[in-house]
Amino acid sequence: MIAAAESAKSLDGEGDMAIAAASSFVGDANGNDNDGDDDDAENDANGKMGAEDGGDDVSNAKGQSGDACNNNYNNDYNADGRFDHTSRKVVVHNILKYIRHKELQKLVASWLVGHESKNIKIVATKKPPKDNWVKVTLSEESMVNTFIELINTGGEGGKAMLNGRGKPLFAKRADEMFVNGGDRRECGDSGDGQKRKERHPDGNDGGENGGERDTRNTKRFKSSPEIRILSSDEVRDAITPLWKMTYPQQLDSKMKEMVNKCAKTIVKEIKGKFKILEREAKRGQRNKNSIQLYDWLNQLRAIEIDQPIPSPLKYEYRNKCEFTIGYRLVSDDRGEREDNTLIPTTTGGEKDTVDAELTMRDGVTKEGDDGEDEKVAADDLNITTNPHTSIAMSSLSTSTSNAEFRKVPAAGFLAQGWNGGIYPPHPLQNMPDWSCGIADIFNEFLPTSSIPPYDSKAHRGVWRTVTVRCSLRTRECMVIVLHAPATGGAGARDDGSDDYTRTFDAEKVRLVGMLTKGAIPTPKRDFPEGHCNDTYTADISGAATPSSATGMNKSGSEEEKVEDNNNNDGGIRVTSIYFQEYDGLSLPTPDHPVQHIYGKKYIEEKLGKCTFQISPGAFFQTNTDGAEVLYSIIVERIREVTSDPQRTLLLDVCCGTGTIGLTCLKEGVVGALVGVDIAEPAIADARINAKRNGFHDAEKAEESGVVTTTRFVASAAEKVMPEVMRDISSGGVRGMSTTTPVIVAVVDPARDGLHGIVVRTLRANEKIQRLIYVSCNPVGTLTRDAAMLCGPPTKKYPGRPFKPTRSQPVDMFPMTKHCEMVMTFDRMSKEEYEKYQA
Ligand SMILES: C[S@@+](CC[C@H](N)C(=O)[O-])C[C@H]1O[C@@H](n2cnc3c(N)ncnc32)[C@H](O)[C@@H]1O
Repeated sequence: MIAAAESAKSLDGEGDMAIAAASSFVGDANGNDNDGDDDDAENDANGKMGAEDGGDDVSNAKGQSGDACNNNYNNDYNADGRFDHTSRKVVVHNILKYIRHKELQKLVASWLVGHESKNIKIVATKKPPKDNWVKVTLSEESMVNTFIELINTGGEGGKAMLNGRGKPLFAKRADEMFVNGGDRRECGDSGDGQKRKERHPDGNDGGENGGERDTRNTKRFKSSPEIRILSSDEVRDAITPLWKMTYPQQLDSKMKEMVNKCAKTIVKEIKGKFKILEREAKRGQRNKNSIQLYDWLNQLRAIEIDQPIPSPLKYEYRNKCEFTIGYRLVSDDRGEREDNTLIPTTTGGEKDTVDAELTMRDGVTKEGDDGEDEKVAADDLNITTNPHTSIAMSSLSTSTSNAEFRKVPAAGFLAQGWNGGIYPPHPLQNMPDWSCGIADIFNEFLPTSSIPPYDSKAHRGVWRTVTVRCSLRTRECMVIVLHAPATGGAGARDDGSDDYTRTFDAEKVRLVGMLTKGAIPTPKRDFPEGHCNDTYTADISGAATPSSATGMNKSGSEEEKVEDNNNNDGGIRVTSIYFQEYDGLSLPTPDHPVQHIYGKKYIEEKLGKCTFQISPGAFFQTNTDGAEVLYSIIVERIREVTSDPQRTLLLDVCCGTGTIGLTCLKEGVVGALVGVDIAEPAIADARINAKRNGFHDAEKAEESGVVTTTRFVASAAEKVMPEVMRDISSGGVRGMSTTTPVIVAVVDPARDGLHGIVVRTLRANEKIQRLIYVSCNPVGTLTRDAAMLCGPPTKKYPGRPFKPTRSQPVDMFPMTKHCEMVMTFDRMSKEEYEKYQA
C-alpha cells in the first residue's frame, strides 16, 4: 500500500494536468472530490445513509444490481493523512498521448452519451501531459464496474470503445493498477510488476511473483524517453528491492514500516473519527461528548508491534510464479554485452538464444513519437532463415535514442514496464529453480512458435501469461497457460491476418510435449555473490514460537533448506496442465473457465498436519514454509481464548481452500468451522479438503444426516455474512453439531481489505469476542478496517468497539517490501466501554 500510495502520488504529481470537468460532470477542475471528508459522520448525524453507506442491510446491497460493492471506502485516509478516493477511480488507457484539453473533455463526455440510464457520474478527470491514459473519478464506487464495462465492451458490436484513431480503449480500477495491478480479489506482492490475479505480497499473487509490483507499476506509467536493457542488479532492484540488505536489515525496515505506517496510522485514523464527532457536536448535529476518546489511544505505544517473525526460507521461497509473455529486448551490440542481461538457458548459453532470435512474421509494433503504435509492414523486414533452427529471423530492430534492440518472444517479468520488455526470472533470489526451468521451456518454445505473444496495447496476438504452481513436498507442478482466442484477441485486424486457428491446436500439442518430456530442466541461474550465504538466526523472543502448533519448521542452514527445496534428483515433473482462453482486456476472475489438458486436475500441498488440494482458480499462500508460521500464530491466538474448543466455532472469512480453518480444527483449538470465500473453485477445494483431512462438510451432511463440523459458503462475504451471522446467532449453523457456540473470527482478505458490510457485521455482532485480522496490506487497507472496527460507534458501525491487543508481523516475502500482519482485536468490555459514554 505504501508503494501504492507512492504510485498514486506519481499520478497526482506535478507533471499531471488537471482537466476541468465538462459541464455535465460534477466536481471541480482539480480532481478534488466534492463529497467532502465527513461522509460517514455526516450521514449518521442526518439520520440517513447515502448511497455510499453501502446500505443499512444486505438487502439494500443486494438490491443494487446484484452488486454489494457500493461500500464506503471513499472515506479512506492515505498513509500520509490525505483522503484517498482511489476506490472510485478508473484508469482508461490508450488515450492519445497529445490530445488537447478540450478534445479530451469531449471524448470523456461522449462515453456516457446514450448510456444515461446507467447513472454514471464523472466527478473529475486527470491526464498527465505525456502519457496515454486518463484517470477518471466517479462520484460513487458502485459506478466503477459499470463504467469499466461500458468502456471495455460498450463500443460497436460489444467491443471496447475507441480512442478516436480506431484503437480500443481499456479501463481498469485505479486501485488495481496501483495496488495490485490486477484482480482485486487476490492478495500479495506480485513481484513481477505485472497485473496479477492472485495478489499476495509474494511476487505472484499479491506479489504473486515475489516481487515489487509497485515499483514496476510506477515505472509503467512514467514515460520513459530512453529504453535500455537492465542489468541483473537492476532487475533485482525493481522486483526485489530489499535484496541488497542483510536479512536482519530487511526485518528491521519492515518493523519500522509497521510501527510508523500501520500502528501509528491506525491510532491517527481512530482519533480522526473522534474529531469528526466533536465537529458534529459543535454544529449541534450530535449530543456533546456522547463518547469520549479511549484512554488506550493516548498511551505512548498505543499499538505495540511485536518483532517480525522471519520467513523460514529467505531465498527461493515461492511456490507460485506468474510470467508475462511478451518480447524481451536483445541488444544488437552483443559483443559488448557479455553481462547477464540475456536469458541464461538450460543448455548454458547465449548461443541458443541468439539462434532462436526472430521477430514477428507479420510485423513489429514500434512506439511512435505520438505514443501511437506504428505498424511496420512485414515487407520492411529483412526476413531470413536460421539454418540451425529453421525459423524466420529478422534484422528489424526497435531503436531508441541511442540503442538498437531485437525483440524476441519470451516469458518472464516486466521489470520496467511493457516498453522495457520481458526479463527472465533467473536473477531473482526469491524464485526457485523449477520456476526458471519452466521459463526456459517457454523461452525455447515461444521464439519458435508460429503464434505471437499477446500485445496488451493493441490487444492482438495470443500467448498471454504462464502461471506455475509447485509443491516441493508432494513434488507436483501445475502449469496454466493464459491465451487470447486463436482468432487473435479483441483488437484483431478484420483482414484475418491475426487469425491463428489453423495452427493453434498443433502449437498447444507441441508446448505440452515440451513441458512433459521429462523432469523440469535445471536452469543456469544468475545470482549475486553471497546468495544463500545467510547465517542469520532470528531472535524471536517475545513472539510466539512459530511452529509450536504445527511442528513443521525445518532445521538446518538456509543453504541446506534451499538445496533441499530445489533438489530435483527425483526429477520434479509437470503433473498438470491447463489452458485458459480469455478475450478480456485485463485478467480473468478465478471462476473463469479453464481447459484441462494434461495430467491431474489439481496439485496437492502439505501444510502443517493437513493436505490440501489446490485447483487452478484457488488462492494458496505462496510461501508454504512461511504460511505454516503464519497459521501457527493464528492457532496460538485462538488457543488463548478457547477454554472449550468443542463449543468454539471459527468463522473463516476469505477462507480460500480452507487452510486456516482446517488447520485450526486439526490442531483442536476449535470444534466447528464456517468458511466464506468468493471464489467457487477455492470453496470446491475447501469442501474436498475438509473431507480429505477427516472433517464432514455441511452440504453432504444434510443429505446423509451425518453430524458435521464444517460449512463452506461460496459467495462474496459482503453478500452472505449478515445471513451467516444470523444463522449462527439463532441457534447454530444448519447441519452443525454446535448450537450455542463461542465465536472466534479470522479474516484474511485480499489487498483491498474488507468490504464495509463485512466490517459492520463483525463489529455489530458482540458474540465475537476475538477477531484475528490477517493482512497482506497492513499499511493500507488494514489501517482503514481497523479504524472502522475500533472507532467510536456510529450508525454505520454500531456495536461495542474492538481494541487491538497483539500485532505480529510475519515475513512471508523476503527481499520485497511486503509483510504479512496478524493483528488481534478483542472486544472492549462493557465496563470499559461504559466509562467512555457521557
Ligand atoms: C489472501 S487470500 C486468503 C485465503 C486463505 N485464507 C489462505 O490463507 O489461503 C484472500 C482470499 O479472499 C478471497 N476474496 C476476495 N474477495 C472476497 C470477497 N468479497 N468475499 C469473500 N472472499 C473474497 C479470495 O478469493 C482469496 O481466496
